[in-house]
Amino acid sequence: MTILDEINANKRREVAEAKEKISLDDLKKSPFFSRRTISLKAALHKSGSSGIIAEFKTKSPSKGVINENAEVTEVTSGYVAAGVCGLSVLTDRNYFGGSFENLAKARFANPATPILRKDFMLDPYQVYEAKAHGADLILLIAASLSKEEMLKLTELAKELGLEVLVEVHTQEEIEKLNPLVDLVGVNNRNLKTFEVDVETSVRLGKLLPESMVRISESGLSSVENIRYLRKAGFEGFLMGENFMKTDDPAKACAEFIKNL
Ligand SMILES: O=P(O)(O)OC[C@@H](O)[C@@H](O)c1c[nH]c2ccccc12
Repeated sequence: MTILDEINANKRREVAEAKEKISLDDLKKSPFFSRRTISLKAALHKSGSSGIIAEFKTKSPSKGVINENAEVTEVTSGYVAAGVCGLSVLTDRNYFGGSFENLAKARFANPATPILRKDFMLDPYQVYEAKAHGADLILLIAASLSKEEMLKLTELAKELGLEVLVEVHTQEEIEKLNPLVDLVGVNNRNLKTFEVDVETSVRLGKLLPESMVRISESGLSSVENIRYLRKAGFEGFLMGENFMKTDDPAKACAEFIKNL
């Protein structure tokens, strides 16, 4: 059993419990549910955009505790002041130390910035949850879903006004994409072995449909990484640990963007 299998099994249990506690109708009553969402795709296409999507992540299975003291409102609003195009907020608690509270806090603090609900999405209920807690887009991990499941979740997300970022790590996973998908993220980290290789983006980037916005995810730590990936056709760069591991993630992000 890989870590991804373990996380997904745990997620299925969590979702079953959540459904017992909060009905779909209750989720739809959230004030966020009628909110107009903000497009990450449009933010990335704006002229002069930094392309940086900064993540709030306090721990991970690959790195353990990354930052115990970071406060979500302070860090995410600092990221936005630094010039990021979008935010990614982990909502998985067990493995990544995330929460819906964090997502909602990031939402309140940053009303004009697209926010990704970063979690392991397996069930349509979670798409409603994302909308109800203030997200603008969701992540679908191709390794965890069949092509049919991915299409169903994508259709639902689009119906709710959410954008969809599909994460791929292998050539076979690219086959699971469908034309409704807005953005494709190539994860440089193998979620099964935790190995990181930026060349994964370059290699798979060449095989992605032209219509989809390309994002390179994970293990990015230098301005050279970003320049190199831009040349390879990437417009978005999802960065977590490089900022979160410092005492002042927002400051680290501001310095990084200044040097781009
Ligand atoms: O902290 P990093 O190496 O900059 O990576 C950020 C992001 O790409 C990573 O957290 C991530 C990519 N795909 C995921 C899926 C689930 C949880 C987390 C992730």
